[in-house]
Amino acid sequence: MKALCISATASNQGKTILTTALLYHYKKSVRPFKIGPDFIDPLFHEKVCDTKSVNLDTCIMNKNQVKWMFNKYSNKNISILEGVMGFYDGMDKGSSAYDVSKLLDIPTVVILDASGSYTTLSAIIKGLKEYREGNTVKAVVFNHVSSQMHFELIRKQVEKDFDDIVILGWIKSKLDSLDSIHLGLDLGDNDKEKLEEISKEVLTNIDLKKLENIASSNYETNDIYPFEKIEKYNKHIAVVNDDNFAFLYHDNLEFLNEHFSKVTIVNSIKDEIIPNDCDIVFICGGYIETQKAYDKFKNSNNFKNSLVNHAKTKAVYGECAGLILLGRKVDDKEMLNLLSLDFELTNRPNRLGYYDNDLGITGHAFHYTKIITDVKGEYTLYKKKNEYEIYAAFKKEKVFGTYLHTMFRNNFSKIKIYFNL
Ligand SMILES: NC(=O)CC[C@H](N)C(=O)O
Repeated sequence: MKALCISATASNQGKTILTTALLYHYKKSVRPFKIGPDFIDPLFHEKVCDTKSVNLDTCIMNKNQVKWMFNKYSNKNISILEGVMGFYDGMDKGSSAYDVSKLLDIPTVVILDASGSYTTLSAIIKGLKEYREGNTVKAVVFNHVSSQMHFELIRKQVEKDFDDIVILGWIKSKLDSLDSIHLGLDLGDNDKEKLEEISKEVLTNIDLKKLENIASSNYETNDIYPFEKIEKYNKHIAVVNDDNFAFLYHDNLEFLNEHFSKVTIVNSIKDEIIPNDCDIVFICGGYIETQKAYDKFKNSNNFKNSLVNHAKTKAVYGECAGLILLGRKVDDKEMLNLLSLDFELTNRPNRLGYYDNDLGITGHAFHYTKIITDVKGEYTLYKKKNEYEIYAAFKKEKVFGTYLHTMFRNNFSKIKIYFNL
């Protein structure tokens, strides 16, 4: 199985540009993965190579479960895992690129910012290789290299210092193709054409044969399903998922498809309705509180009415932006008033990272809004028990919402109450 992990010494060293170029180059023959719980990078991966990206998170899932996830989804010629922050960052939670690549025995390519440096790059590589034994650092790509001569200087030094590091190549310091584009989720169809140009330019001096030769994965799997077996529900579930409600772990959707008799995706921006025969609605996280997101959806009256109607007798579960939608309002923007909650958008994250809730679930929270209504909720979220007891989940009859993003497959027996099951 061919697999590679792309990592760095920190954020903003060129991981995204290298990953993007590779994903575009391999297109339909690559499976992208993201280490950690982040939603944004996987959405971007999908835009680039038209294949769903899968999160691998060793804080939220145990080791056997993460191996299973990798095994299930690495069904393309090559798998590319994008790390998070620097290679060892997240080790305290057991969820760094180091942890995940080691667990799956996948070689790591480290991208190093080479601007104004050459010998020191060897020192950095030595540090990365020696900090923890049994790490997966196997190859390097140098970013922001000023010229072929600069690269030769670096190459000579690194070859002299290491006989077990593969130098895959370099990326020049000012990429013409990147001039007029911001690589982000707002990538439009025209910008997408630019990906071709970017990919070519980034990969000009990278040896893809060498890269393919080192790509591998050699961990031991067994056939035992490492999750609790969950019954199949003879129920129809609607998933509200579109450019606003975009935060959906790919495996969560797969899980629903496996365990419910029918799954319908509902696009609120296109004003699609919740089907009449639907039993449960799940509203994904994302954005609804910004003017741009709100404007896309504010005239979706058929959608809104159908959801309000559904909620009179049947179950609704909203996650984060889904929770906000269920509330009364966020700032002056009217929501559906299915839960008596008002929200305020602030200019810094109110929660970011891993949290546990009172049901014993470890999940991920990432939100800029906060609740300004003083009400008692269902569960609190905390980094450490008793430290920060603020309610983050709310319920009224069969309508439930929470700020916590959860992976379903390893938690379903606990969270099925969210779905009123
Ligand atoms: N994680 C999310 O769904 C984010 C919700 C919303 N955009 C907020 O910041 O509060």
